[in-house]
This record gives sequence, C-alpha cells and structure tokens, in this order.
Amino acid sequence: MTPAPLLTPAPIAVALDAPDLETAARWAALVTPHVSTVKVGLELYLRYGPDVIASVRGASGVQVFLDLKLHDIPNTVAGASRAVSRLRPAILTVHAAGGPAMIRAAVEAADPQTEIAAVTILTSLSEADLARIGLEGPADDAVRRLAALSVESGAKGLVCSPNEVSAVRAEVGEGITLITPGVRPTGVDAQDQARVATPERALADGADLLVIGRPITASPDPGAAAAAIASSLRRAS
Ligand SMILES: O=C(O)c1cc(=O)[nH]c(=O)n1[C@@H]1O[C@H](COP(=O)(O)O)[C@@H](O)[C@H]1O
Repeated sequence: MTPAPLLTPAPIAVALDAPDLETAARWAALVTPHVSTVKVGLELYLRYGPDVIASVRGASGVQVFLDLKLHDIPNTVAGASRAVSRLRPAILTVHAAGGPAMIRAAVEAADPQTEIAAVTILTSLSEADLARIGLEGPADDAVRRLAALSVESGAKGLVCSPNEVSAVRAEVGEGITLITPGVRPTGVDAQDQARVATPERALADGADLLVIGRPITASPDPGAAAAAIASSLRRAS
C-alpha cells in the first residue's frame, strides 16, 4: 500500500462547540490544515442558524459535519433533513433510536451528497445510565442492534464510541463510515464522556473519522493540538 503523503489532513472532525461565531471560525481556520473535517453542533447552529456553515467552511472549503442529532417523527425529520440539505453538509446526524422509518425519511430527503449518520448510543452514557433508560446489558449489544437497523434503513454512517467500533465493523462490514466521539489522548480527562479511548486505539480498531472537541479547542493553541494528534495518528498507522 502506498503511504499517505505526509501532509494529508488527519481523519478528525474537530467539534466546534464554541459560544460565538468568531471563536468557531478562528478554531476552524487554525485546525483545517491538519484535519479533514469540522463539526457544527447544536450550540452554534441554534445561535446562528445556517450562516454558520459558510463561516466555518471559510476559504479552505473544509468538509463540514452538521451534528443536529435529529430525532422526531419521520415526516418532521424528513422536513428538517430537506431544509438543511441546501447547506451541503458532508454529514448530518440523526438518532438511531428514532427508528427505521425516521432514518429512512432522513436519507430520502437529504441531498445525495450528504451522508446521514445515525448516532447509536451517546458516548456520555455509561452502562449504569443505559440500565436506567431500560437498555440493560453491555453497551455493545445496544450499539450493534442500532447500527444494524440504521444501515438497513439507509444510513451510510454510524456514530459510536471507540470501544464498540470493532464490533460495529464486524456487524455492518465495509463501506459504512464509522465515526467515533469519546476520544481522549492518553492522560486527558474524560470530562462528561463515559465510553472513551485514545485516538490511536480508535483508528486501529477501525474508526474512519474521530470526533475530537475539547482536547483540541480548550488548548491555548488549537492548531498545535490538532497537529500533534494528527502526527501521532500518522506515526501509529
Ligand atoms: O454525534 C456526535 O458527534 C456525538 C455523539 C456522541 O455519542 N457523543 C458525542 O460526544 N458527540 C459529539 O462529539 C463531540 C465531543 O466533544 P469532546 O467531548 O469535547 O471531544 C461533541 O460535539 C458531542 O456533541
């Protein structure tokens, strides 16, 4: 296999969970030489709406992941998916727990260039939390079940923790983008994340795109933090 050119951006989506647009755009500009993707979530989208996409895409034209985690009845999710499609995000999230008809509705309403990714079980939930919401047993079981139903319903991407990524790959095979938040470099606090692993582990276990927020954006130099994780991934692969 030909080694990747040294400066290929790493398969990382930096979560731009910023309180204001200027900060988000600054983070995006600092990290985009090093990473493939930036992620816009609820905090920014609910404050600024669709304009935020163009602001973070900036001059670099970096791939934008729109993480709205849609979860409603199929008709409503179809409308929302159609509404944001014109922004041409590369990825749009829905909650897998919305069920097959809802996932299918999101896929059918989206622009063909937008990949619908289904969030299986939030990485902030521990097995004790899962038991409290009626999902007793190993997280792996629920994640694999939701992954299979999402793919059957047309999702081309799945979001799970790095701890489940190899089980999910075995369940759904190649050709589905596996996206893992819950990523923490060695020694970095998990904060509100419950099911975590290092970036190197997530990639080795088969993740296609690592979502990383605060370990990069809370650094005094987000560009250097992104570059350090990207080069550590290159060394490990
Ligand atoms: O869909 C997501 O991106 C997502 C799913 C999930 O299960 N867990 C999760 O943390 N996320 C997002 O991934 C990002 C993680 O951020 P950090 O914990 O700061 O690295 C946040 O923007 C979350 O909204």
